[in-house]
Amino acid sequence: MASLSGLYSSSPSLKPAKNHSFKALPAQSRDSFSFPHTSKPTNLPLTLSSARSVARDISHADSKKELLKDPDALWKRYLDWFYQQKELGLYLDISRVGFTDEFVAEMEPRFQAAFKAMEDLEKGSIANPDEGRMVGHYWLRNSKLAPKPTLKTLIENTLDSICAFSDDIISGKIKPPSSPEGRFTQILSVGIGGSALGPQFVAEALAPDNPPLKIRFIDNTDPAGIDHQIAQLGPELASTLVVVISKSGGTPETRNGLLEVQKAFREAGLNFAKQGVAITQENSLLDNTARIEGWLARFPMYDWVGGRTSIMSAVGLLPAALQGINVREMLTGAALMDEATRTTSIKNNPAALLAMCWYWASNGVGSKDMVVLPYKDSLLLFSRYLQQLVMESLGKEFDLDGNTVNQGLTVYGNKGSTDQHAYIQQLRDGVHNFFATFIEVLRDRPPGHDWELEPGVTCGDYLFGMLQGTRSALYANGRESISVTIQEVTPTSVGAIIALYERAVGLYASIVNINAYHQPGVEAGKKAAAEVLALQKRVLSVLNEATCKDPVEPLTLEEIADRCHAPEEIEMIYKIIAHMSANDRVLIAEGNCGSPRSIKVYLGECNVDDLYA
Ligand SMILES: O=P(O)(O)OC[C@H]1O[C@](O)(CO)[C@@H](O)[C@@H]1O
Repeated sequence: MASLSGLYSSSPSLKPAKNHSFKALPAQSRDSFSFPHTSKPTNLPLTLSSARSVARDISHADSKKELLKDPDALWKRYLDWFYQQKELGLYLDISRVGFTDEFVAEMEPRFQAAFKAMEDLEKGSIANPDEGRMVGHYWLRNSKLAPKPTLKTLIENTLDSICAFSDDIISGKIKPPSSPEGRFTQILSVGIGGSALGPQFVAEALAPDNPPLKIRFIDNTDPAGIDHQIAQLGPELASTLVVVISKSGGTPETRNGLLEVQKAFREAGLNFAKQGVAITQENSLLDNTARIEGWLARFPMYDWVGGRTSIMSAVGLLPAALQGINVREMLTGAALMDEATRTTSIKNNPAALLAMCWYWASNGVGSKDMVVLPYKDSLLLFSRYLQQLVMESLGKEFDLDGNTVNQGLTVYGNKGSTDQHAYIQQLRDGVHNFFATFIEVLRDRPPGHDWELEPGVTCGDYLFGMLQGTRSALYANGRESISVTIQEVTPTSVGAIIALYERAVGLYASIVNINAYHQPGVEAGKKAAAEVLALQKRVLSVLNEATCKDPVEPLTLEEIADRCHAPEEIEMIYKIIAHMSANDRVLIAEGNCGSPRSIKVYLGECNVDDLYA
C-alpha cells in the first residue's frame, strides 16, 4: 500500500502554473463584471472586452504567483481571512479565493444594503414581492423573531406536536392498525423538490445506523421508481407511515405518488387513512383530502416558508424526528449560525464571506460553477440539496428592477475523495469554469473506533490527505476554492451549515439585486407539461372517433394533428403516440414508430361514450 508521503509525491508541486486566469482588481461597473474569466487561447483575435478580461487575469495571476512563491504571504492571507464560529467549531477558509482588498472595499456598500434588506426580511417585510409574501424561515429556529405573537405560538406548538407525535410513533403508542409488528417500522415520504431534498439530505447525514423507523422516498412521478419503493417495503407496507409533503398541496408528482401508494394500500387490504400523514398548507387540496379522509395526522406548512428553505419546518423536522434525530439540536445549530450571520461586518460574517467569494469567483453573473465537495460520505446529498437552494433562488431572468439579467450560480458535486477518481481531472487541468467548495469534517470516526491501517496512518488520514492534496493541486493550477470545516456531522453542525448557506444565498441575491424567493421559471415547465397532457386527451378523442367508424379509419400523424386543430404540434403528437404505444395502451400504431412518416394509428377499441362526451 502506498504511504502517505508516496501519495503526495505524485501530487503536483506548489509551483506557479501557466495559464492562470485569476482576476485582478475588480472592475468598477456592474457591466464590467460580465466578462467570464475563462482562459482564452492567445492566438485568437481579442475583442476589447475580452482583452480587458485577460489583462485582469494576467495581472491577478501575477499576484497569485507571488503568493505561491511566498508561503509566508499565503499563510498570512490564510490567517487574515480565517473565520471561526467558536461555539459551533465551524471554520471558513477563503484564502484560496483571489479577491483583493479593493474588491472587498468596493463590495462594502452592496453588503451593507444586503444586511439591511436581511434585517427587514427577518422583521417580516414582504421580501418576496412577486408573491406578496414574508420570508420567515429564520423564525423557525428562533420563534421570538416572528413578527406576530400568533406566528410565534404557531411555530412553538408545531414543534411540540412534531416531537410528541414522533415520540408516540416510535414508542408504539400510536400503532398501525394491521401490522403484526405492532408498531411503525418504516416511513415512506412522498414529496418533491424542497419537500424531498431536505429530508433526504438530513436522513443521509444524520440517521443512525438502526433508526427507529427507516425512511424511503417517492420523489418523482416515475411509475417504475414508485413500484420499486413499494416493492421494497413488501409486507412492511402494513407498518409504514406514509408522510405526504407538499407546501402547495397540489404538485402533480406528489399527488400521483399519493394515488399510487393509496392503490397499493387498497390492493394489500390496508386502510391508508390510519397510516397517512400530511404536511401542507392549511386548506390546500392535500390538507382537505387528509381532513376529509381522516388521516392519522396533519402538520402545517406556512405561506412564509419557501419549499427550498423548509427543512427546519415540519417538512424536515417530522421525518428527522421519526428517525430518532435530535431536531431541537438541529434548530439550535441553525439558530447559532443565524446569530453569527447577522453581523454587519463582512469579515466576521461567514455567510457574507461566502457570498462575497461567489461574487468574486463568478463575476457576480454566475460565470463559474460552484463544485461542492464534502469529504464525508454522510454529506453526499449536500450538493444536491444546495442545487435547489442556490439555483432555484439565484437562477432568475429579471432583477428586482425588471432588467433582464439571467442570473444564477450552477452547483454540482458529489463527495471526496470519490470524485477524485471521476471528474477532478478536468477540474485540475481542463476547462476553467468553476470554483470549488471543500466541506471538511475533522472527526473521522466516533471516539475509540479508530485504528492505524499502516504505522501512524488511519483511513481517515487518507481522506484528509486527499482533501488537502486536491485543494493544493487545484490552487497550484489557478483554481480557486473555499473550505468549510466542521468538527463532526451532528444535528447541530448540519443545522449550522444549512443556515450558513441559506443566509449566503439571501445575501448574494441582494447584492445582485434579485428576488431569491420566487421561482417563476418552474411554472413555465409545469404549464407546458399540463398542455402536453391536454393534447394527449385530444389525440385520444380524435383517434376514438376514427376508431368508431365502420370500417376503422387509421390516421397518419398529419391527419391527427389536423383533426386536433394543432398542426404545429405534430412532433409532440408523434411523441405522445410513441410513448403510449411503448406502454401497451389502447392505441395501435401500424408501421414502425421509429419512422414517424410511416405510421397510422387507431385505438384497440371504440369507446362510444367518449364520442358524445
Ligand atoms: O411542496 P410543493 O408545493 O409540492 O412544491 C415542491 C417544489 O416545487 C417547486 O415549487 C418547484 O416546482 C419547489 O419550489 C418546491 O420545493
